[in-house]
Amino acid sequence: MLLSRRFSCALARAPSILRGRPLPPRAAPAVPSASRPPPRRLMSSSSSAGWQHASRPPPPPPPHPGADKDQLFRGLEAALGTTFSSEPLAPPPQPMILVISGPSGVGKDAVIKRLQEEREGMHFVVTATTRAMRPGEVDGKDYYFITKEEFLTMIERDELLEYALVYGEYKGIPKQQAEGLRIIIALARCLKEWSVYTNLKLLIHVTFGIQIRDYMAKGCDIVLRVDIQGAATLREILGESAVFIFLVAESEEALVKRLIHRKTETSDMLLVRIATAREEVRRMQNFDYVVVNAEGKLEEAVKQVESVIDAEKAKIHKRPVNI
Ligand SMILES: Nc1ncnc2c1ncn2[C@@H]1O[C@H](COP(=O)(O)OP(=O)(O)OP(=O)(O)O)[C@@H](O)[C@H]1O
Repeated sequence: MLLSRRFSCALARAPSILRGRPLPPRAAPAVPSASRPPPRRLMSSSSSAGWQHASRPPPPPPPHPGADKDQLFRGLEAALGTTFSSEPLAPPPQPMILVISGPSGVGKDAVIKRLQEEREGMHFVVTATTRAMRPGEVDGKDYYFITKEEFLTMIERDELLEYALVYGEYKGIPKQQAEGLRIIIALARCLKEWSVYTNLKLLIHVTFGIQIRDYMAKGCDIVLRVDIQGAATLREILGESAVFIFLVAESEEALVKRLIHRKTETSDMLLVRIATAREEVRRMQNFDYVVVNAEGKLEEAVKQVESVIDAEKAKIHKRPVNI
């Protein structure tokens, strides 16, 4: 009732609202072209004849497409008294350190392999392991496959950034991924200099840091693949310098099926891994991101990891890298 009253009031006011406004252009009547008179062109003439018919002058050359935009652009520059810079407004993306971790069998290697294929400009730090090589793996690329004796020697020489005994096999990140470290150790041993020995640990950390920084200076992102224990150690070493991703299956059931399907563990080994995985999932809180690697959806998991990388790179307040 109220609405209809308002509507009729608006209608009543309409003529006075429109009064004084220019009329909208009227559509040409639909006259057949044959019966329509030729168009008349009215021209202002300086002659006393006033308005008269005139022969059509040659049309002006069409303006260069975008000429008016160029003109406007230059006009704006002139008005501001400065030229517009073509320098990028956003700071260049900063290389980052990414730690990918998660329970056994969740798909860390599978995700990293796809990342290696997909994304350029990443340096994958190679982990040393005492476990047997799996089909398709390449020594020195996927892992450094070494014996337990060799691994124990590396521990003794403090040549590992972090290491852990995972399900009876050692895994760790060798610091000597570059020759510089070997030279420092050799030098320290030759000199038999106590102060060098005492500072060796620090030196090794520094050298590893130099290697990482070298790669980062070249614009490479660093990717480290570690188990949950390793991730805890790396958090202590790297703090907020690195981004920590926890890879998880969509459910415990899916994880178990995946491990069974891999056929690389005995049933006893499977039991230990599953029990450990239950504990490990509780440590998710120490990570920055969680990525679900669901059954048959490896590509989605890789995309999510890439999204994390892209989001971190788009951060305005970048992580300070202290390594
Ligand atoms: N999204 C997925 N869907 C189905 N199978 C997958 C998926 N991701 C990985 N897998 C498979 O699951 C198994 C375990 O994956 P992978 O070896 O990469 O796990 P991992 O976390 O590296 O294990 P570990 O820590 O024991 O080395 C492999 O056979 C792999 O091909």
